[in-house]
Amino acid sequence: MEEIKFLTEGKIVAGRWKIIKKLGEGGMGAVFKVEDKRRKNFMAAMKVESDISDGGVLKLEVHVLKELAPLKNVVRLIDSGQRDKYCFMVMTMLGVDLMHLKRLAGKPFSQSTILRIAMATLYAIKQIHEAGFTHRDIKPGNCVSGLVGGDMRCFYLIDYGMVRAFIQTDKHGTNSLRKPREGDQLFRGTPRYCSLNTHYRKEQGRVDDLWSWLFMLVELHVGLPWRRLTDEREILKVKESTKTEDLFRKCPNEFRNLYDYLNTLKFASRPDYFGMWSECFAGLKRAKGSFLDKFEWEPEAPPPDVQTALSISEKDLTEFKPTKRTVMGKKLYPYASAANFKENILKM
Ligand SMILES: Nc1ncnc2c1ncn2[C@@H]1O[C@H](COP(=O)(O)OP(=O)(O)OP(=O)(O)O)[C@@H](O)[C@H]1O
Repeated sequence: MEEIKFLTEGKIVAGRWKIIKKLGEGGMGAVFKVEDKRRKNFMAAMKVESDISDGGVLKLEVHVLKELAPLKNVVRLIDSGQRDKYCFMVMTMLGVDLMHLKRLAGKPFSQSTILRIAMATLYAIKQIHEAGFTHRDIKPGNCVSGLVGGDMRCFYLIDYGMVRAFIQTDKHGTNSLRKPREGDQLFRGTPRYCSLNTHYRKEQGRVDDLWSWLFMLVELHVGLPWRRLTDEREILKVKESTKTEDLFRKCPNEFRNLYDYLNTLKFASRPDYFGMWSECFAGLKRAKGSFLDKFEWEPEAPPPDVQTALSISEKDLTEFKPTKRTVMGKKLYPYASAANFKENILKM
């Protein structure tokens, strides 16, 4: 990756965004905390890509954020543009990713914590699927908490550099599912978290994001058996040979049910997000957990005003419209019925 040296503290981008500090660096550029000169104390995150010779990946990220815009609880695109030497996009400033929160906690996550993380991140994944994209790189480092108040307990997906649309729209505006490409695909994702299908170089669908989600949860809770390996082929060998009961040892029983459910899904299947959410919620109740429990990384339980913001409302649940038959077998929320953005199309 080419280091971005020309953007230093205090520099103004596009006459508006003042660089405060570098937040992180990734494979394709860097992310900075910036301040809006037009709005006092308004901070945002600016992702910059210096390699713009072949169009770059940032263009794709901008496109995805535009498509996500009508949806709730997603990263907002605030500005984007191109300069001589780089492209940039400005988005909602977020907090801390799950890998850092795990380190901050300094002790294992309780069942209450991991099940609430499961529900929050499932929601974030559902939102990108709702917009018609598979993310293809679900991992703790790409699940980031909000910045302030109750939002610090919400999780957002970042890094849309590897997404792929699974929906296509014809000239009459009719949407349909894109056919999975045949033959070997380029590897996209992170070996530790990716599905077996991804190792086998098959086209990834929504189900593959959910496999990464489940592996991520196991890693955060008890650790994956292949966590110390780095070579993709070695990881695959251990992934293939690990017994299910070993993978989920000391995990909530519900994870095993989610595993069995994911095994029934094909590329074209619309996952039963509501059923999976309900499964996690049933686990939270079984573990006598609550949405108000303190997370291990929090110094103390959040104040009552923040707690109110945390409890999931009926309105939130309607986002998880169940399919006709709840495949996970439980209909805990019969009132989840509101029609949703692109919902009908994505049901296929
Ligand atoms: N909206 C945001 N708010 C706060 N921090 C962010 C935001 N977006 C990204 N970051 C920080 O910048 C880092 C790099 O971001 P991102 O993963 O999008 O870049 P990338 O170049 O694609 O990285 P990678 O190669 O690691 O996948 C993140 O790990 C995170 O710490």
